[in-house]
Amino acid sequence: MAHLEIRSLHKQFGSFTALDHIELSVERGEFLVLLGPSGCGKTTLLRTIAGLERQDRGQILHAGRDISRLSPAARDYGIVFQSYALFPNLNVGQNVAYGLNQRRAGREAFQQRVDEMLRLVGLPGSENKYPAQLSGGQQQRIALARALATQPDLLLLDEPLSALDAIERVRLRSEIRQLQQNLGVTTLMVTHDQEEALAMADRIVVMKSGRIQQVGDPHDIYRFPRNDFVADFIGRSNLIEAEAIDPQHVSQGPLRLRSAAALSPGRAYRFNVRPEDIRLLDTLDQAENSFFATVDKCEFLGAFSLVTLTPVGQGSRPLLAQFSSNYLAGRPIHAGSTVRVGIPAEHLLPMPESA
Ligand SMILES: Nc1ncnc2c1ncn2[C@@H]1O[C@H](COP(=O)(O)OP(=O)(O)OP(=O)(O)O)[C@@H](O)[C@H]1O
Repeated sequence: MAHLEIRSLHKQFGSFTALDHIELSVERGEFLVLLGPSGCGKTTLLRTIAGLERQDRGQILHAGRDISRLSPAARDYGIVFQSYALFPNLNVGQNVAYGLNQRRAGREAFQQRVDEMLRLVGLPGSENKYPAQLSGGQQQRIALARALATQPDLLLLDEPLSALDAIERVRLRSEIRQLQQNLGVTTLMVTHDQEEALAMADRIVVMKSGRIQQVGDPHDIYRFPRNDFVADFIGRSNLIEAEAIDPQHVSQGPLRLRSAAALSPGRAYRFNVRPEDIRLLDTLDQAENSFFATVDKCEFLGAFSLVTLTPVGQGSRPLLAQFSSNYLAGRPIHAGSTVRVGIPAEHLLPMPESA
């Protein structure tokens, strides 16, 4: 049995369905990220696991124990919220020690544990400071230390980075991931930030309208999205709808492209082509699946440019391509240029829900 098992979990707020029969298994030591747009139910799922919301139906099993009806205090987890949620009137040491029982632990062991936790989050010696004297990132490190101080079996993180500035967010996300791996603590994190999910997760759970759309490791979710929603939500994507004209080729407007998949002639398929899958070619390059296109827009973003281009010919739809700046250096392109581009057949695979 998985370390944490969610069985057919259902939650209504009045007539609104926040969780629609969620099934999920989390392995021991895994870092699982719940990802989805605002209102998709990811926070409700985390709070239900914490016992801060009560499900209408379904079961939650943690380490083989049915915790579905237990109070939050009777469950074995530490939690970090988006807003730092430290006690402003307690100093850092007291905040970290909040969940520890001093009498049971003994004064020395108690102090040792606080010191250890502060070292762990990179803020040794800060126990006498007050939350107001700390930056947002430091406060989140203290919140993390407090959540981990009791050595919980499960760590729940509810958008822990979203209140931080961009640089601090990137720094803290790798620190959290490192810490989680060192401790081996099973972790569930909620975020709406796809980059954060890709960078941190062992597996990502993509949610929409209270339902799980896809579960997979970051690579699979990005490369092989199951449906349009996942393709669109994770990264940028071109959703190409095209009809198979023979078992290997599809047509869409002026394009006739070979797919590496086996197709049924006459059927319509949907393909997810990532902008970086579109290759910029030399004008005379006759590579398979290559065609001319007009550049509609070229947006320089530093390391790469995002280029909107429309294949030359009737009935064509614009495509979004991404070209690295190094590659573009010798080939200046701008709105109005005609370029030759190609889509390798191995990047033209039908999405499972359209196959
Ligand atoms: N206590 C509540 N009473 C009524 N509706 C609620 C309650 N809590 C959440 N909801 C509704 O349930 C839906 C899911 O909320 P939830 O907080 O889980 O979404 P989310 O995916 O975490 O999004 P966000 O990032 O915006 O918090 C939302 O439409 C929200 O308005």
